[in-house]
Amino acid sequence: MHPLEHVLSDDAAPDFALRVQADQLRLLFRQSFPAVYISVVVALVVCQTLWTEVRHELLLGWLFLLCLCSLVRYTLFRLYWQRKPQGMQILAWEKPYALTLFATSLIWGLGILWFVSESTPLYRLVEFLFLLGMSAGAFSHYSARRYMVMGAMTSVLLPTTIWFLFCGQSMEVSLSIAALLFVCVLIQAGNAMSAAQAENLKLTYYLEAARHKAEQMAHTDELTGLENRRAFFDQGQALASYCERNRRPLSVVMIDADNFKQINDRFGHAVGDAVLRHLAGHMKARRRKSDICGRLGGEEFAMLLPDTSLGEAMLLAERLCQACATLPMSVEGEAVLSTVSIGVASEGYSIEYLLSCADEALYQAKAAGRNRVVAWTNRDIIAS
Ligand SMILES: Nc1nc2c(ncn2[C@@H]2O[C@H](COP(=O)(O)OP(=O)(O)OP(=O)(O)O)[C@@H](O)[C@H]2O)c(=O)[nH]1
Repeated sequence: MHPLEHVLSDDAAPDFALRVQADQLRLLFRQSFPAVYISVVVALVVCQTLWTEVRHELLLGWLFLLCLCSLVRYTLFRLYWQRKPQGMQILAWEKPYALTLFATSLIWGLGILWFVSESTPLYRLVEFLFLLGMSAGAFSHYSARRYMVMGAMTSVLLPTTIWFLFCGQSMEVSLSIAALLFVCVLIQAGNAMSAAQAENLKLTYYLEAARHKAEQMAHTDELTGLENRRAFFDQGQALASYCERNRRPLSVVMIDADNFKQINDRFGHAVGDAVLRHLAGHMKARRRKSDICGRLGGEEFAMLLPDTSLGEAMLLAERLCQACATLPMSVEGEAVLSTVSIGVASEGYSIEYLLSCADEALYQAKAAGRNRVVAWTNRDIIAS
C-alpha cells in the first residue's frame, strides 16, 4: 500500500498503474524523437566507414531498409503530434511505437551482424563500437518503458554478441563477454530508473488526488454533500455582489425540518441522518446550476437563488415543502415522513440580512403550525 493511500477513498484513487503507463508513453514520444534522425545519421557514418570493407549493395540495401523504417517512425511521430491523444487514448499508440522501434533495432542488429561476418578483425571492432554506442543511445532514449529499452538494446547488440561468442576468435569472445556485462549493467540501471520514475509519477497522482479531496472537504457538508455553512456564505457573498452589480433579483429560501428531535428519538440518530440526506436530495432535485444549496447546521438548510424574484422563490419553496410532506423515506419497510417549514426572503444583497429575514419568516411558519411556507416582506410577513 502506498503511504498516501489512506487519505483517499476507493473512488478517489483512479487506476494509477494505467496512468503511469500513459504518462511514460507520453514521455517516450517527447524524448525519443531525435533518435529517429540520429539513427539515420549514424547509419550514414557506418556506410561511409565500411565503404571499402563491405559489399556496396549490402550496405546500400541495409541503409535503404533503415531509412524506410525511420520514415515510418517519423510519420508515427507526426500523426501523434497532429492528433494529440488525450488521457488514456495514448495507450492505443503503444503497439505501433514498440513495433517500429523493435523493427529499427533489429535492422541495426542483423545488419551489423552481416557486416561483421564479411569484415576483418579491425573493422569488426569498429562495427562493434557502433553497436555499443547505439545500445547506449537506446538506454538514454527509451528508459521510460522498461520492456522497450530492454527490447531495443538486446535487438541491437545480441545478434553480433552471440556470433562473437561462438566464432572462436579470442578477441571477439572477450568483446562479447564485455558486451554481455555492459548489457546486464544497463538493464539493471534501466530497471531502477524506470521503477523510480513510476514511483514519482504515482506520488504526484496521490498528492493531486489528496489535494482535490481536501479542497472538496473544505467546502462540502459531509453528511448531505451540500455546501457547508462557510462555503454557503463565501460563495453566497460573491453571488450577491454579482446580482447587485447587474441589478438582478436575489432570493433566499431557509428550510428547517419539523419535529426532527422526535424522528431521532423514535428511529435513532442514523435514521435521522438518512432523513437529512433525503431532504437534501429534494433540494438538489430542484436547484438550478447557479443556485447555492447549503446545510447551515443541524437540521437547517438554505438555498440562495440568483435571478429569482420573491414570487418565483415562493413557488419553488412550496413545491419543496409539498415534496417533503408527500414523498416519505422508507426505513426497513416503514415510511418515515419529515415535513419542513420554510421562510423565504428577497431583500437586498447582504447574505446575513437576507438570512435573518428568512429566519424570521421561518419562525412564523413554525409558530403557525409547521409544514408551510412564509415569505418575508419589508411591509409585513405574508403566509401562503
Ligand atoms: N440525526 C441527526 N440529528 C441532528 C443533527 N444535527 C442536529 N440534530 C438534531 O436535530 C434536533 C433538532 O431539534 P430541535 O431544535 O428541538 O428542533 P425540532 O425537533 O426539529 O423542532 P422544530 O424545529 O421546532 O420543528 C436535535 O435533536 C438535534 O440533536 C444531525 O446531523 N443528525
